[in-house]
Amino acid sequence: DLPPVDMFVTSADPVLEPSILTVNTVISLLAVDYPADKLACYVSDDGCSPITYYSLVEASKFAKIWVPFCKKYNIQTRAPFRYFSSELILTGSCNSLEFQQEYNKMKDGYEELASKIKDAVEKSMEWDLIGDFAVFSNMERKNHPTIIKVIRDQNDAGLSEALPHLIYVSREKRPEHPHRYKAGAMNVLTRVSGLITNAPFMLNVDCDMFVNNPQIFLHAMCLLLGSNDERESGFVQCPQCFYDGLKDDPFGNQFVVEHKYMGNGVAGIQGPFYEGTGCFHRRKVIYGSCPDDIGNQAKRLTPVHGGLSYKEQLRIFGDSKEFIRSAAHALQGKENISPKNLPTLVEAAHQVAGCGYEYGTSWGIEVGWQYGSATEDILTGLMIQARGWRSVLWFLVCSTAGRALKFVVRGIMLHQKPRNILGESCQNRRITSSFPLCSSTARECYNTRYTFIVSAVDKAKVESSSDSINAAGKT
Ligand SMILES: O=c1ccn([C@@H]2O[C@H](COP(=O)(O)OP(=O)(O)O[C@H]3O[C@H](CO)[C@@H](O)[C@H](O)[C@H]3O)[C@@H](O)[C@H]2O)c(=O)[nH]1
Ligand SMILES: [Mn+2]
Repeated sequence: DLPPVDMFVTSADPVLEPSILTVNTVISLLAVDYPADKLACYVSDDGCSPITYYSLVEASKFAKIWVPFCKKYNIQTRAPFRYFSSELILTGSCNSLEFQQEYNKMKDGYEELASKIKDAVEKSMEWDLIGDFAVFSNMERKNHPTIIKVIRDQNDAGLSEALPHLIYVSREKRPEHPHRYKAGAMNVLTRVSGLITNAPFMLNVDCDMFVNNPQIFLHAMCLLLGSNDERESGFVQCPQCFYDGLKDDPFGNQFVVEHKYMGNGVAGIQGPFYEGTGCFHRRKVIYGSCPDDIGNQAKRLTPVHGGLSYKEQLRIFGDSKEFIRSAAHALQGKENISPKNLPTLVEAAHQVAGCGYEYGTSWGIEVGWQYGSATEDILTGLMIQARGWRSVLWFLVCSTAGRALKFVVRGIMLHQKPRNILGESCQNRRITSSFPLCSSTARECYNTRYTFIVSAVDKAKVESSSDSINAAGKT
């Protein structure tokens, strides 16, 4: 019996991150090979944009035909814009008249979706905010109350059109309150989903990424559940990779050094870094728990351990009785996915998405995604590893037959600059050594790994210079 998974898509700007990309990300997640009644997709919109909301409503309609099509014909690329960008190859079950008719229907459906979104974007100045969209009228992006909208409630769906829950969340923003960028958005999604579906596992995907392997959730569950000791897999990180790159990747956009040298090496020192997008987390780990067998040591590493008083729970997790109850459930590793009374839960979710909710609590400091750095992922990952968890890199993982499996999440190379691993690591090191919230154990953990990276990068440099010498010799 597969466990529930809550999926988080973060978006912040409908112009820099066009809605058509965000809906492709969401559609690829709704269509994964996993029981739909075990999945819920939460989309965070820091742009507070009616266009993003509208695009998701329309995408959810398209998903009703797209998801069954993908599953029936075992389509591998489930982000429609990528699927339709390559030529149709008619083989196997796809070589029938029936398939071709359905394919054409899907193509028309996707084109209609794309043109509706395009029209909405172009007409955005005279957007008529009535009915379902009325909540967006007079909203300022940086000054507005929380908006939560259930686009699709799994409980309403007939079996034949089983699709995951789809929930839109634009957290409260006020100019006088820091919003903490992605880390703040992730903490809100964690609490909102905790109240509504409370799945024991959570996946985050940036809004410009898509799942390119529909089996990834099954793979992740093998890694998360497959060992007798769950401390072996505190989280499972899939590396990013980019399509349509330049030949031979001259700017290093495919992160070959990071993954081949650093990734595989650091995997031997407690596992890979947490890199943000494409990572499966355990909810209870994000809530601050240590591995079970760590015993009394846990009290030194985290405020979250068995036997917390109610008062302590309120101090750590904030003043929502409903959330405290759901967090206790999650910390005991219990499952939950079928929300009983969605409207009441959504009501409670408004409180935990408020911008004043975290004051005086441990969010961003000892639990949840860590604040204080632009790279919240590194700090959050170190905190988890400092508490004794290992992590798993899901990259070229060898099956028992020794075959290499494929990457998982691909991104669009829109705003990515060429990166320098060592430079980035130095930046991370500076952040961890000066960052007051980073525990000394996390710092030690980082230093060991940093030393490794420096030597790995040196090795990669030597190899690549000898490669170019070889290449030069041949030409
Ligand atoms: O106020 C904000 C700012 C950003 N985001 C979202 O956060 C994600 C990442 O932000 P982006 O500006 O795209 O940063 P990148 O450098 O591309 O992201 C990489 O680096 C981040 C920080 O290290 C990781 O969290 C990401 O997963 C990883 O892809 C995107 O989905 C954004 O929409 C928000 O939700 N709210
Ligand atoms: Mn990005």
